[in-house]
Amino acid sequence: MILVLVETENGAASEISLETLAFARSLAAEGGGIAIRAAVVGEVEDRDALAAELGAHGAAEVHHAVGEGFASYAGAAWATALQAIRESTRSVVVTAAGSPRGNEVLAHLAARLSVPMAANAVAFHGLTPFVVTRQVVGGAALEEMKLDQRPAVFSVAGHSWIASPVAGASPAAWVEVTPEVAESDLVARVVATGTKEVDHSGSLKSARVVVGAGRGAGGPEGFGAVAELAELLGGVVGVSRVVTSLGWRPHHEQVGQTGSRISPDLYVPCGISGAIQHWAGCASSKTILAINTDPEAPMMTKANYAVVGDMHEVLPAIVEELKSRGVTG
Ligand SMILES: Cc1cc2nc3c(=O)[nH]c(=O)nc-3n(C[C@H](O)[C@H](O)[C@H](O)COP(=O)(O)OP(=O)(O)OC[C@H]3O[C@@H](n4cnc5c(N)ncnc54)[C@H](O)[C@@H]3O)c2cc1C
Repeated sequence: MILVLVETENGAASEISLETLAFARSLAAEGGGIAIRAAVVGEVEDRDALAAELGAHGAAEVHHAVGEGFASYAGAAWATALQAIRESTRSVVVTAAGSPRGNEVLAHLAARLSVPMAANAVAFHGLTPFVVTRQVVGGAALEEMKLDQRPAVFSVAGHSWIASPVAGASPAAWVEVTPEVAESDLVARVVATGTKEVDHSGSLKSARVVVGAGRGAGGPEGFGAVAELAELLGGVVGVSRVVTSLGWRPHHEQVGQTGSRISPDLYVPCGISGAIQHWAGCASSKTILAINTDPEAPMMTKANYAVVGDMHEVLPAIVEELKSRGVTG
């Protein structure tokens, strides 16, 4: 049995939890059709809708932990719930999205079971031995990790798999469980939530398209076509540290070692040299299309596609071409 911890957002499963179910389905198929169970902790707004959604993404059952101990998020309490569900389902694999919560809960679980935990897996290779490839150094490097104890505990890096529902699948069966939560599990818990200061970098970290610009933009007025292309492609703007240090753009748009780590489907760095500190934040991009006047810039040599040219000419041309093809954003 494969157990997937599912996080919810506004009543529905989070996108990265559905991506984790896609990873689990591939693993289940490799094992000859191992059954998948989903674990959900705390309040659920619409049980039927969630059961249908998780059924479509491969879960045969949803085990829902309810009780006072789950009124607000507490990593240790969620681990208690996951441990109880794992025991009742006799799961040999326990996984979750590589989100802050997913990684925290799995780390608690692995420590309690005295098994290793692999954070941010992007692939697996065979079942015996069971080896996962995972992102390390903030996504700048990959390492292989053998998980030869059971349960195998690992999280799945965001956007490394594509969530794909199966048409006509049955809703998952709903199983309610009431695990006991110790006081000690609630010592570190969420006691209040608010929107006093919004973390704008969230959209950059999860964006599927990022159009980036560096010193080559030439100044704060050099971002018009950058922002326009980002909007047309349904993406966001990301910048180098030079840009934020010079005050051309806000810090929450910075990509890199001291900014956000991104893993979009498409990254378009324009006038960015590709210094190692910037690369550390964008190396997980699936496709990179670099635009730079210098063909030898590190970003140009590492990119999948490179356009040698002035970004102030190339970007407006791309924008015009997209508009002429009816792309409106
Ligand atoms: C501890 C530490 C942490 C750091 N953290 C980060 C970080 O998080 N993120 C980050 O980005 N950097 C970071 N840096 C800075 C990093 O080392 C580089 O200095 C920075 O990334 C360079 O920014 P850039 O590519 O915009 O500028 P440059 O290196 O100056 O490159 C500008 C590029 O634009 C090209 N260009 C110029 N004009 C045009 C034009 N008209 N059209 C097209 N191309 C043009 C040039 O050929 C060049 O390749 C960090 C540095 C340190 C020491």
